[in-house]
Amino acid sequence: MIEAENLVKTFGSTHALRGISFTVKNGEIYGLLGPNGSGKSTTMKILAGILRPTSGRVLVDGVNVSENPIKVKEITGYVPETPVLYESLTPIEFFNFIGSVRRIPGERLNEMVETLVKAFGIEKYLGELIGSLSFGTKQKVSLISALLHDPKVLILDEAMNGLDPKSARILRELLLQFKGEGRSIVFSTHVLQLAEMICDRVGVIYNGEIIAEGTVDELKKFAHEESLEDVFLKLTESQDEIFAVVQALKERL
Ligand SMILES: Nc1ncnc2c1ncn2[C@@H]1O[C@H](COP(=O)(O)OP(=O)(O)OP(=O)(O)O)[C@@H](O)[C@H]1O
Repeated sequence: MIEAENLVKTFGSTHALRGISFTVKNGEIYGLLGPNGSGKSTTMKILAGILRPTSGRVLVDGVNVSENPIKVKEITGYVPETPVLYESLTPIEFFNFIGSVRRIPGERLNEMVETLVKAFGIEKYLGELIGSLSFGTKQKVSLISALLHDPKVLILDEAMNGLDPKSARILRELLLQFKGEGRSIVFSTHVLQLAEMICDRVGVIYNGEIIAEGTVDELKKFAHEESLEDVFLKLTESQDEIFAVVQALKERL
């Protein structure tokens, strides 16, 4: 379970988060949706213990992330928006490195690597330098490395980015399986159809605040809209702007 309580984050004069609270229960996929720059990655980094909040706190299974980041990292898998990997290692060297840092027993590590490498179809890249891999393959390496220790909690920041349709479907099925096993998953995405398909609840973040939260059906009722895309555009006050921009383009082109 993840409990984010009144998270505030400032970077100099930028108010990235203005008091964000939400809970992700065991066996729940929570979608964090918001326009560029609204504060999704900042929230994810704070949840993962990569960034400290200016104020507020995060509890993962009751453990305060700022007070005990190591304990939280033991049960958490974090996939950043952009893969952070060692470019001069091969994927297999990187997985072994992660395995030793996380003290995963050799046999278990080999088993996990074999299963996940096969699932995401990267067998032929295991001996190549990470620096030479495509963005999507790096993303798969990043995902696999976040899953090797069988985390109870998953924090996925636009994790489907760059994945081909087959791998995206595999990840989707994997997340639904994890949910069934009682794990907690926070998932940020700009792909609203995907959020509609897999999220039990979503939070819409705008200018560092959660402006609406609920199941997709609840949000549709609340906003009197038929699709999550229309709900999102209405809540983030984008509908009128889009109309004006499209009109201006039509007149000029
Ligand atoms: N390290 C930093 N230093 C200064 N400002 C930052 C830093 N990280 C984030 N910000 C600012 O905080 C705000 C929120 O950024 P954040 O990356 O969380 O948005 P986001 O919702 O993830 O955006 P995107 O959809 O584009 O990935 C933005 O104004 C951003 O410029």
